[in-house]
Amino acid sequence: MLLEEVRHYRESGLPSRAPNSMNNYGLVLNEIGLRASFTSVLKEVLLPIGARLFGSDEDRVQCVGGVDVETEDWGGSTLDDHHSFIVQYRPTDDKHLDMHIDECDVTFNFGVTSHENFEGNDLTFCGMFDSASHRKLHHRYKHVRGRCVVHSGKRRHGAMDIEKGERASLIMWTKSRSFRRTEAYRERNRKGLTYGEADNVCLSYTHDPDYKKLMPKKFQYHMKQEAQDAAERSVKTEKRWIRVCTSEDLVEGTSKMIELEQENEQVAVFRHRGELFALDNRCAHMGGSLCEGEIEDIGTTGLGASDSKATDGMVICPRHYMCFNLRTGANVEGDPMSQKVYPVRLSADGKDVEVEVEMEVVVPPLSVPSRLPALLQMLGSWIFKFQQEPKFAVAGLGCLTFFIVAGLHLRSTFRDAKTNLR
Ligand SMILES: O=C(O)CCC(=O)C(=O)O
Ligand code: FES
Ligand SMILES: [Fe+2]
Repeated sequence: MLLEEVRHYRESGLPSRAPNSMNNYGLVLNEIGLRASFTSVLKEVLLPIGARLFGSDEDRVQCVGGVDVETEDWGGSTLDDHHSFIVQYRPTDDKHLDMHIDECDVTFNFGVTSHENFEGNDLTFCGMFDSASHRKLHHRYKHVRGRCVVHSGKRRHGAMDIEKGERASLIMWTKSRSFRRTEAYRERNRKGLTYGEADNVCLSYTHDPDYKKLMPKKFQYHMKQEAQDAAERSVKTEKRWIRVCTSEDLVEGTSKMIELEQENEQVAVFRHRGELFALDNRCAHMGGSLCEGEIEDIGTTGLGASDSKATDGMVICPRHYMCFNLRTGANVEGDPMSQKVYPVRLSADGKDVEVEVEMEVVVPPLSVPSRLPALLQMLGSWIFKFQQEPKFAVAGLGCLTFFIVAGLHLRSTFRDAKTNLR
């Protein structure tokens, strides 16, 4: 019924937003008039479950069905807000979901398609975001219709490629507003990720700065198949200036972003006090998108951090509010997590903003058409030499005749061999 409703809404042509920053082919149920219904579901049905699994020490169970439960308090006793949406996957649309943590405290994930309707697309769970095992495989799960997976939003997870068919899930990201105001919560969120050991399945191409270093090249994910094919053919990189936007579009105090699919990079450009700056768009903390952050003067806030000036600009990550110096990429509060800085300039005609990035260079396969200009040039120089030096020409013609005769001979031998084989 829910999927029917989603289909009707789509067919109506009314506006819809992507349910999260990584899944485009889904629908936010809160925005199609279903918020109140899901608020009742949260209060009446899910809250007691949230309390047992991720609630306060008094509410939390120690064991479910004879199995020890080692969960922590993530505000499950006071869940009072939700973002509810449908995610859908098909081999031709959103194929998978990159590793991530959710923008919530407790996630309820209901399977709504029968497992016979799709292949692949397992949910993969890794460690808790603030633990050393953050990028180690914890559990794999195949969705079952009518079953709900309840997990802390702060556990790294993702969905593998779907091979066949179609899968949909109803996701409820739930939050506790009172829990989020506690100092303990803020402190936990300030801790950055540990980029320690990693299992390949737990690596994220959008959130891990060391993704390209750790993931073998042939397994690196590329957002488009053409980019994947090109990456397999590319053998080297070179620095190139690329256009991000027009200078006119980058007004004072704003930012624009460019995504380099083949390189798996995102670069954000900023204009502050008339000057241009460029940083890695993905926050070193947990991958927040810096081009959506506010830009301010550092003022006296960050003067403790090395090499900061009061007039330098900083961008405030919209996720957990870490601030980065636009000029140096340094964390304004002195934290070692910093952002990569890119060279940035206006194009020669002053119309465009350009950044310098290390691009993968595609080496075309050696084919006769691509070598034709070089062959013609060689032939040209032979003819020239023929006019200049008849002796060379005689030797050259001798060689040419030899190659032609040898070639014809080889061809006929090859044809004879083929005939004998038949
Ligand atoms: O594909 C799924 O079931 C997981 C979706 C998910 O993790 C999310 O939307 O945050
Ligand atoms: S993602 Fe946490 S501060 Fe940026
Ligand atoms: Fe998620």
